[in-house]
Amino acid sequence: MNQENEKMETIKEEFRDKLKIENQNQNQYQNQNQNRNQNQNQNQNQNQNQNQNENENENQNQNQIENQNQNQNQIQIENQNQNQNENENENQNQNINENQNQNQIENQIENQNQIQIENQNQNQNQNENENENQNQNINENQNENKNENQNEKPTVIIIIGMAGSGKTTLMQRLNSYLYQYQIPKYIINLDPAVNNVPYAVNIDIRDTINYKKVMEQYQLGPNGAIITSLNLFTTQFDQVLNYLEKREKEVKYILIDTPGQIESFTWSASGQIITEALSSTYPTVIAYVIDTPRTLTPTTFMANMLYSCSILYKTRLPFLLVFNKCDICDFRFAQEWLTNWQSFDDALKEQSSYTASFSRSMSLVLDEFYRNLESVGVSAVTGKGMKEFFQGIKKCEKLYYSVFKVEIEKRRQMIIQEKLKKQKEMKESLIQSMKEEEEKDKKPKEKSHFKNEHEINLNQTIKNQITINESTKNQHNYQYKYQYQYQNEDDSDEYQDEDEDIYFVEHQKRINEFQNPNGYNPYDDFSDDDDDNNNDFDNQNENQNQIHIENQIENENQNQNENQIENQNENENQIHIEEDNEIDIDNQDFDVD
Ligand SMILES: Nc1nc2c(ncn2[C@@H]2O[C@H](COP(=O)(O)OP(=O)(O)OP(=O)(O)O)[C@@H](O)[C@H]2O)c(=O)[nH]1
Repeated sequence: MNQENEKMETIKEEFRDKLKIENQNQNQYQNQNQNRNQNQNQNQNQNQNQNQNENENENQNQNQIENQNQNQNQIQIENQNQNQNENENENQNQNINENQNQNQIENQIENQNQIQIENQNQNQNQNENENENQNQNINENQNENKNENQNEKPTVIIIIGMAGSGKTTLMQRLNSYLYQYQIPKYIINLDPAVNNVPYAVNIDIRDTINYKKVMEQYQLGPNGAIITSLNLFTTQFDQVLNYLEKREKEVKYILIDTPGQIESFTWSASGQIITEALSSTYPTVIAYVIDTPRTLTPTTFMANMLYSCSILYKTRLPFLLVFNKCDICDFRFAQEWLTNWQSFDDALKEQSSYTASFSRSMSLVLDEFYRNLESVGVSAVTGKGMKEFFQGIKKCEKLYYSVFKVEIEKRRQMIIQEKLKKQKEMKESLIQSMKEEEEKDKKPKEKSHFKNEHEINLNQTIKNQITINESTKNQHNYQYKYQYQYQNEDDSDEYQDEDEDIYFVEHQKRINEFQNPNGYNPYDDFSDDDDDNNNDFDNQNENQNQIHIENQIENENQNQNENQIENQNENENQIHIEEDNEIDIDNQDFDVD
């Protein structure tokens, strides 16, 4: 029993234990479950919470979104409204603006129209004023141009220089330089002996005078032929002046090339007549060309200066020293010598010849002369210094107007007064002789030894012939005397006195010859008894003779006029030939740098 009990007990205990364990497990399980549940709950709660939160959040979000949306919508709406408003406003504004614009445009158009009308009126007025002003300006310009044209005549550049100094080459260079800058020019060649002229010439002495024929015809050497050719050309120089006068408004420079034999131009009467005729009408400048490489020594330099000095005093015109061939050597040494006597003297010290001491003395005298001369260095071959050349010419031109023109005018006035004085003297002497003749006529008439009318008429014809010859000779004498006086202006006083004496002695001799032909006085033969008988007859004859004389003089004058007209026509024909020979320079090719 015990055992059973014990067994029972043990079973019970076991059972109990089991129960316990089971309970425990159950508890554990319960706990676990509880925990689980708790956890679940927690989780659930959490989830719930989460959900709740989520929901809340969602809600919140939703709300937020909603709110946002609402807000957005509101904003949108507001914006829309605003926009609408704005649009409306804008539209309104636009409308207003449009209206305003329309109004403005209308106003503007109106204003514009008004302004246009006003402007048109103003323009019309302005145009009228402008036209008036323009007319005034044109008139003023025309007047100014007239004045300018009166003042601004073409400048004559006479190129002078020793043989081989480069005058012709320089002329060619000047010609092409002026052509390059479209400056109109007129070119005259006065060298009759030149073979080839390498530039286009307007007037060429060779077209009028054949230098070789002059040599043959007058049996002259080259220099004499050049001088004679120039003299022959000068007799027609008034025609050259006529051509220049025609072209003076369109031409800026007149370039003149001269013969290489410098003295044939500068010291001949024709050279002087040409330069004086040109300088009394146009501003004239002498461009004296110097061969620079041949002037390197002080003595040759001084020789050149002496020459230029003599030309200056002969022509009495503005002077430009042109140191040519500067491509071979610089010309500054010459400028230094020109302006600084000391440097020239230093150069002379290196030479000890007689010419050196002569040059020193001359430099002391001439220093004053050439110190103020304009000088330029050029190269006719390369074209160097052309701008400076024309600048120098401009300065000389100013000098001509300010100094030389006054002198020329004075000299011209003196010559005119001299001529008038001579004419007056001639007139007075003629009046005097006429008075003497009249007084002689008033005296009782002496009988003519001629027996009949025919003889008296014949006598009177001879008398008339002599008188006509006398007057023609006197005219020639006067012309010759005038020409000679013109050519020898400086020593004219001496000549005039001499000539006047010769002239009056000749005149007296002829009167005596007439009064007493062959030493026989025809009036001596008549006695006083025949006076009464012959007086009426003499008077009648005298009247008839006077008419006869007058007719003869008229015929003589007519013949003279006819001759003059023929000569004029001949000259005109010659000039026409020259005009035809004028070359259209603008169409030519030039050597342009
Ligand atoms: N190197 C150089 N040679 C020159 C220059 N100018 C002229 N010659 C030369 O000098 C020589 C004489 O020139 P021309 O122009 O005939 O001199 P010209 O003074 O007219 O001579 P004539 O009519 O005989 O008096 C020619 O061989 C020219 O080529 C120059 O600027 N430079």
